[in-house]
Amino acid sequence: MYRLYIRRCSSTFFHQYTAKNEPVLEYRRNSNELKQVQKVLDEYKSKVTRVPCIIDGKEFWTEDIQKQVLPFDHKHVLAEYCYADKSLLEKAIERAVKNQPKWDLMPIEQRANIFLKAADLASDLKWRSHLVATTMLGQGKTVFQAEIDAACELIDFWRFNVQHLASAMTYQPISTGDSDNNYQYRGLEGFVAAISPFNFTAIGGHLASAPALMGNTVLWKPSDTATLSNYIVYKILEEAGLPPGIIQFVPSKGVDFGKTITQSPDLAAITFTGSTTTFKTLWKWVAENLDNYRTFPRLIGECGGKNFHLIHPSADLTTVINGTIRSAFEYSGQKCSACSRVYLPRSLSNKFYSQMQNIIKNELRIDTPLKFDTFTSAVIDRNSFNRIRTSIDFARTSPATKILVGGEYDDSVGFYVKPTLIETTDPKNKLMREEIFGPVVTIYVYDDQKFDETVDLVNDTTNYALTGSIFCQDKTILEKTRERLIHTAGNLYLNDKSTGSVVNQQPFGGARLSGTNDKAGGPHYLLRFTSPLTVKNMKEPLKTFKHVSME
Ligand SMILES: NC(=O)c1ccc[n+]([C@@H]2O[C@H](COP(=O)([O-])OP(=O)(O)OC[C@H]3O[C@@H](n4cnc5c(N)ncnc54)[C@H](O)[C@@H]3O)[C@@H](O)[C@H]2O)c1
Ligand SMILES: N[C@@H](CCC=O)C(=O)O
Repeated sequence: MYRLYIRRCSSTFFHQYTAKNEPVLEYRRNSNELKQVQKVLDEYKSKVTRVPCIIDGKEFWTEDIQKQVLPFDHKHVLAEYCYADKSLLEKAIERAVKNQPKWDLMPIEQRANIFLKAADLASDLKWRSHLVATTMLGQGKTVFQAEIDAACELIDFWRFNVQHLASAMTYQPISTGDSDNNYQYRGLEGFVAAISPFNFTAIGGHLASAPALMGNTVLWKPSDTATLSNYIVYKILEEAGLPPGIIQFVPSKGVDFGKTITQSPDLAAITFTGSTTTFKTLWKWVAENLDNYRTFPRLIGECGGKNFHLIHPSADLTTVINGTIRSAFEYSGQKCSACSRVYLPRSLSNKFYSQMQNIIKNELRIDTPLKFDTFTSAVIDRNSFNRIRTSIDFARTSPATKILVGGEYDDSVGFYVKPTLIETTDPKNKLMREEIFGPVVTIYVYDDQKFDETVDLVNDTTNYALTGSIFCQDKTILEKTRERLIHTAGNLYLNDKSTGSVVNQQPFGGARLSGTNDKAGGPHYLLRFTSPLTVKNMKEPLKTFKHVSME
């Protein structure tokens, strides 16, 4: 182990490091991974875990105690945590700013090694089962959804970021006979605020750790409803050797955190993933404080979507049906990339409707994720449940919309919403424009000969541009449509569903109001968290001020 560590810290190992995507475990009956997860699930279910704020490696508690419950059984308290108040947040900022220069001076190879070690720890069943179990319980994911998120995607982020950094460092400017020129990646002066959403444990871990890898210190505000799984991520980083005070783990009320960080002169960057509305609020608060900063804070935001499936009459219907079921309803439509508007040619509509209705009514088990044949479970919390319910009620009463299947909801035990298909006769209906973030899909049926106009509709209907899919077997039309939809998505899929991006296979992020499109998991993301220094070092003394033309 020690020898491996030395090898990893070496410059050669770092510069030649090539990551591989973490294999997805299958959790078949009687498999080791399933037994282990079951054991850990039982442990967490039988207790209330206490999650502190952590600043400089020390635990802090305030009197503002919050509870994280199971979304599928909301009377069951999973964890207790406290909100950091303004003074605790200011302490976290002050310490982070003090810690940054020393951390930035640590050789990059050593910093990278900590994240590679964290990836190895997360890959091992011991920690992996905690990541998966707390994501299942706290965020209501099935075991498969928890595995691809909290284990595989997190591990991939940690490993591929190291590879991307090593590859970025291969660039050096040209040195000449007169001067040696050098290009160096520095962290940002001040601190970085990482604000993460509830729906992906991996995103939380990534938002906090990518800036840290680049020599920054970070205040990490997890989402209330992902506190426990995010705390596990923090514990893994701690065990991997992340020194105290590099990531300050500070659960807090969104508005308190947002106000406090944007009012600090030391704010160097915000890395945010969540709704477009919250990101706009943060951007405005930064603008209000612009005269108070030591630097221009970088604003990195990955936001909402209104993701489309555009189906051409030549599409393979089986692919369309399976892809739409998975994209729209896996994790109850709570992936930012989930399909929520469908453009369907009239010639395919009868078959599409009957097959979708049959699957939704007879084949999708909507239940606790602790039963392993559950397809999807409850939505995350009461706010979300109410928002989705409002959209369904709108569809029920509006003259331009009709519920085809689903539309039932029940919050008596958990926040359950049945997968719902809605048809609209108005392609610009608000259900085709606004993000709902639940298991609700709205369909607009177009006349087959109006495919061209429909492509314009896909482009013009909403300002979101996160993901989208074109299903079409005619290669010429597929290519032409893809060109016409170039700005409608940051991630465009051809004959595939709009979800399921994999780190470094489909670097992820949206355009337009879906975010700043810095592509998490891709080679350029890390560059948002560095302020490079160019050094020119003269080899010879400067003997005269005169240019040769003056002689
Ligand atoms: N584009 C992407 O990569 C991506 C990935 C995941 C989720 N999302 C989007 O995230 C949203 C769902 O996540 P959510 O419900 O957690 O989003 P959200 O905007 O409600 O919350 C995100 C985070 O911001 C915090 N927050 C809320 N108000 C704040 C404020 N005023 N100041 C500072 N922080 C504040 C929340 O507590 C949470 O930690 C959806 O819109 C989804 O599309 C996008
Ligand atoms: N990487 C995810 C999207 C993350 C947003 O929630 C996917 O493509 O399914």
